Amino acid sequence: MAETVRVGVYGASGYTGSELLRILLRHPNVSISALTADRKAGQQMKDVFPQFTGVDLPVLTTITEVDPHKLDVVFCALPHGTTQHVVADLMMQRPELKIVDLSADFRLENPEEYARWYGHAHEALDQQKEAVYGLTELYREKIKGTRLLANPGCHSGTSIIPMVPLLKAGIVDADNIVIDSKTGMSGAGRGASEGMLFSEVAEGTHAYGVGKHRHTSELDQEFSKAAGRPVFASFTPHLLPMIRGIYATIYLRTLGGAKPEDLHRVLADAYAGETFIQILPFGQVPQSRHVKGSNNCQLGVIADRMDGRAIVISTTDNLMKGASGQAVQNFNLMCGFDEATALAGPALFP
Ligand SMILES: NC(=O)C1=CN([C@@H]2O[C@H](COP(=O)(O)OP(=O)(O)OC[C@H]3O[C@@H](n4cnc5c(N)ncnc54)[C@H](OP(=O)(O)O)[C@@H]3O)[C@@H](O)[C@H]2O)C=CC1
Ligand SMILES: CC(=O)N[C@@H](CCC(=O)OP(=O)(O)O)C(=O)O
Repeated sequence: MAETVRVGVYGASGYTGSELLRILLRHPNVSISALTADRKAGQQMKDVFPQFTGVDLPVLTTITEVDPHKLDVVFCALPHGTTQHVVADLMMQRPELKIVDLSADFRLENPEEYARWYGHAHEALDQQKEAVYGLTELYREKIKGTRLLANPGCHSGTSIIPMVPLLKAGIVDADNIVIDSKTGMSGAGRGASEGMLFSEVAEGTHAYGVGKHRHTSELDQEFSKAAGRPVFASFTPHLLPMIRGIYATIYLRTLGGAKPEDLHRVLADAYAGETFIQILPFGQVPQSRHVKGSNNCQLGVIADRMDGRAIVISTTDNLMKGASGQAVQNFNLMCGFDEATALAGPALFP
């Protein structure tokens, strides 16, 4: 691909869209050529997000005002449901375009599963068939060749990273996986809602989507592929009064006399040489604040009190490895750039 890639960010007035922009402004091969919004169309980015004051950017427009022939790549940071129509139109209008989609619309390979979890039939089935699930460390080669990339969900990606190597190694009991996943509030996006008011979220915590959160479907898909048979983990997300971060505590039973140290070894081997997956020394407990603002996923393996049990903890920043950072990592591969371009570096801490 050309040295400079013309990029459109659809949904730039949202949280993942603005995070994409923050990253892409550091990218030496990107020219920001279009930014879209819905209610905020017509406004300047600096008026929607003052952190972009002093940065020369295109005005926010509606999607229909953008000429896709003037773009090489589109990042779609739009709501589920809306996205599949936008993507289908784009791919018909301009087949050469590469699309990185941050929504859930193209993540599930089986359209029946999509209909079951999302409550309506998929309406872009042809495009769905060619989408590649974008967990970079697992699907690097497929990602390089795709023109439609389905970026994983933030809860799902954070648990898939540790669980896939463990399931492939056959070292944990696939029928006894319990995932307690916590998230910060930015995961819900910028649209105002009663449940996201400070007075409804501060000084407390609660589970949500209990027994039915739609990220369970992504876990089913990827865990089953790794294990080579159907796997149905227990997964419960919780909302914490923090802005960024996913923190998944995963309770496991080991198989064949494996010790927690063996799980640590499997993960260290699987992710040796990876820039963004960091395995902490055995027994060390990760903290979400140590990945905040970075594209890193930190993993910890801790012994439980009883033989045959282990606890794995995985943490990411939902807007980075959980969304926009992961999206740019995939974009880099799709365009032939170094995978870590504009992404490498430690967290913002303290
Ligand atoms: N937040 C997160 O941590 C993560 C989010 N995602 C996914 O990424 C996508 C974007 O999420 P997020 O940035 O949080 O969402 P936001 O609600 O913050 O932003 C949504 C964006 O889409 C635009 N938009 C809304 N409705 C329409 C429409 N009908 N037509 C065109 N544009 C529209 C909004 O424009 P306007 O503001 O002008 O109304 C805004 O730019 C979602 O699919 C989400 O599920 C994935 C992983 C993590
Ligand atoms: C706090 C909060 O509401 N978080 C969102 C997760 C957002 C995300 O990762 O992804 P997708 O919406 O793209 O699947 C949720 O649980 O639905």
